[in-house]
Amino acid sequence: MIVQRVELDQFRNYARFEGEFDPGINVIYGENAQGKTNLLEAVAYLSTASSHRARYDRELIGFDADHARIRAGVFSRDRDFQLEVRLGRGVRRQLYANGVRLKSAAELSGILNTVLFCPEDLHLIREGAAVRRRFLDECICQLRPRYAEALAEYRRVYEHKTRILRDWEEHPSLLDTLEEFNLRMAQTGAVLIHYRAYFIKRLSETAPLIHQDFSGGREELELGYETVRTVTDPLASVRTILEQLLEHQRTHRKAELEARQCLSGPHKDDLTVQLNGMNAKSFASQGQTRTAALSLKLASRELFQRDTGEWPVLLLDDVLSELDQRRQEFVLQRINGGQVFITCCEETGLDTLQRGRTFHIHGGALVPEE
Ligand SMILES: Nc1ncnc2c1ncn2[C@@H]1O[C@H](COP(=O)(O)OP(=O)(O)OP(=O)(O)O)[C@@H](O)[C@H]1O
Repeated sequence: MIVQRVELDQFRNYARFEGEFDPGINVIYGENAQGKTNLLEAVAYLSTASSHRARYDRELIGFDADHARIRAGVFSRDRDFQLEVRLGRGVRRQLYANGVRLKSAAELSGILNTVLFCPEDLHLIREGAAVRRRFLDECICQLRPRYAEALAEYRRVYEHKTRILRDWEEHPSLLDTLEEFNLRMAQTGAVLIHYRAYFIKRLSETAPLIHQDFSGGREELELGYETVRTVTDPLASVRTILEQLLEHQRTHRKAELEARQCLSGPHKDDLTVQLNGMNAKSFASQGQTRTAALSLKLASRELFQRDTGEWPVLLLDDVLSELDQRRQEFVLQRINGGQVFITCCEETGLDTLQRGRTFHIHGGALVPEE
């Protein structure tokens, strides 16, 4: 997958931008607050129709504008695509591929996939399980449509069951449907656990090797899967997992009614991360945390490439800061497959990059090369 060209109109601090990109490495450099991250955000938006840092689309529109537009020429799955995103204040965003309006964001990710690494990704190691679950869900959804369906269904059923448990005392008749929701939750939950277990198994075969290279063999990364306690082997068949989930529901029925909360199911799952045998969340340094998070992201990109034959576009925002010289060099050497956009404040120090183009950004505009 290659983003060949990007045009921005009134997107964040870009009044107008046009850039032709290299199929290899693109270095976006400039001082702080000039628009480097904004450019990566625009590229990422073309694949997910969402931003990693904006809560509302309107934040992406230039302060003085009513509309913003992102356009791009993309080469993917042996074809050329023209992608377009139109954003407007007070109106629904519109997505287009080759001039045809798309119904959903999922259609975009069928054309362009990106893996973004940004400073906020330290949360992947440091924060609670929800962040790691989101990472797993995003990765697996891109690879397995059946998983995306099961996840959507699980979330629907979970919400219904939560409402039943919250309101059953005031409306006891709600309990009549509880068993049905329990069964559907266990059925879809078993599918989620099965897929997550396989993905984590593959991630465990890939990410530790990357991390080991990163740290010059000094650090050992270990990943694990924590799910519902009664599930003895998450790699077992969906049928076996289903029985074990139903068993967990049975033993927690009274507690759920008392707590008025959903206590049983994979919505509490976690991907555990250990460094040299210790919980990374509590003990890893800033640099180690960054290295571990980056190893997870790079591993997910490699798995995507192995499954689909296509490299997702890699967007590395401010990845080099806080890494020592050796780790920096490792990152720059490791990113040798597919297209990469990497932001940094200085052009110097990137001599290891043999191929590609550099773009100097200043005040939301491309500084022309001399
Ligand atoms: N909707 C918007 N309209 C206009 N300008 C915006 C908008 N949103 C953000 N900006 C401006 O964009 C600039 C930030 O750009 P960006 O985050 O891309 O910086 P950066 O070059 O990545 O900087 P750093 O090196 O500090 O990470 C800020 O000056 C901010 O005020």
